Amino acid sequence: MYEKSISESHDKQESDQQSCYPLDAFPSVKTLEETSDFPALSIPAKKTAEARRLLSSVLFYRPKMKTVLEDPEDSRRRILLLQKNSNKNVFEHEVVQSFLADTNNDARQLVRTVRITYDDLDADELLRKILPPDTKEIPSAFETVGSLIHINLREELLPYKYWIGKVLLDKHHPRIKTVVNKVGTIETEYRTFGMEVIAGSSAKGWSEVTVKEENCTFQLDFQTVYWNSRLGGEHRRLVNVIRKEAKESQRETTTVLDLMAGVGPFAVPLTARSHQGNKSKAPSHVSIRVFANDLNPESFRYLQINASDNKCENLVCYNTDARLLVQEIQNQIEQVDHVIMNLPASAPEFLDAFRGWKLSKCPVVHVHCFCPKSSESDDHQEAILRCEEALRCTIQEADIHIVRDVSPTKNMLCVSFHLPEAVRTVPPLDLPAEVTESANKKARVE
Ligand SMILES: C[S@@+](CC[C@H](N)C(=O)[O-])C[C@H]1O[C@@H](n2cnc3c(N)ncnc32)[C@H](O)[C@@H]1O
Repeated sequence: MYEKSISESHDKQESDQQSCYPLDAFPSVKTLEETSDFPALSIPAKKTAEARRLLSSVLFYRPKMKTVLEDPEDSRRRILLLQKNSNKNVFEHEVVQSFLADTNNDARQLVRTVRITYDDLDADELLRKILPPDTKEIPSAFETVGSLIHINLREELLPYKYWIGKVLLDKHHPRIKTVVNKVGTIETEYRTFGMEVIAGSSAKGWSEVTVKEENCTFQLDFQTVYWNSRLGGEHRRLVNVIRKEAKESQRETTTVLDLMAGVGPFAVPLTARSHQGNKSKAPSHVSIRVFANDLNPESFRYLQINASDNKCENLVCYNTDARLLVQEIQNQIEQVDHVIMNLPASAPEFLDAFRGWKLSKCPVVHVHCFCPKSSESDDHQEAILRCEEALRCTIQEADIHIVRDVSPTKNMLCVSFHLPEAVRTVPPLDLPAEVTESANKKARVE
């Protein structure tokens, strides 16, 4: 019956690429069950613990399923299920042979039929059963954002999107409440993207989630602001680089400018009260203040909420254009020690705002950008050249950190360097009127 429904489905797919198989056509859970014969040993019940220990390398194991069963023929005995290996008879395995010899033939070899139900199968196994047999990549890899699973289905799998959503939701419930699929390829200025709910709750507020990172909690709306759980390692790394430098510098206060701060994954941990007293990370005498900015009004709103929820001290939030803030901040404060620019598609070009830098100290700038893998052999010169072109001067020395492998041809990098002194003499950028006139809201979080 299942075979039939799947082959009918494939015919249907050919006739109408746009159609999706509805949930009520999902194969019945009975058809997805497996019944399989497993090698097993019947042993005296009192030897169970010892047998489990000695045979651990060959025992059948599947989460939620029992490895040791009652023996229906003798209540004083137990049945131990063993791994099924089509190439090798497990009874001939040396640990089984040695166990059999030690028990003076008190253990009996047998075969036990086991039913593996929908509940026992994992998402990958179920997807292999419901998707066409020639599916190249089973979509069991996904990203989670709080209570959401986010996937990016390839075109040929779109007809099965509700089925895939159901499996992922069933297997990750109750932690996961909604499964979304990315729609379209266009990313906005605020780095958000279209998405559709393919399983679970789509009630009002479904995309408002809470995520944890670096002992801080972040509230965000995944539909209106940028968040990428894969950047957790980079957030931690750079926060620690800045904390370490702040500690070693012996400065009373270290000032950080986070120009494209999103909802605060760098700015919040750097200033959260919970981190200020944490001796292993930032001893209390190290004071860090952050000026964090994002152009997206929604990111700005969540940045303030997160600053308040995490009891951030010395965090000032802005909602303006990054270039404008670079120019204006020089009239507001005396020193900047670090600048974070995480907008990988275009952050290097934003360095033009530093031309004519006026403050007494030149900060360390951490610029995130994409770079072709082909540029790895010349030490990522392409990324450095982009920074130099925007600054209109040479960078003496840069540290390159590969953040992640974005695609077969592209890496995401963090290029860190001291803003060159020579940039002071480069004529400053004239910002277009629409940028300077843009709303420049500012809120201080006490
Ligand atoms: C890739 S996200 C990074 C956010 C955050 N730093 C993180 O690691 O999650 C880039 C952010 O830059 C913001 N952005 C885009 N253009 C901007 C501009 N001209 N000025 C300031 N922020 C901008 C977007 O709204 C987005 O939140």
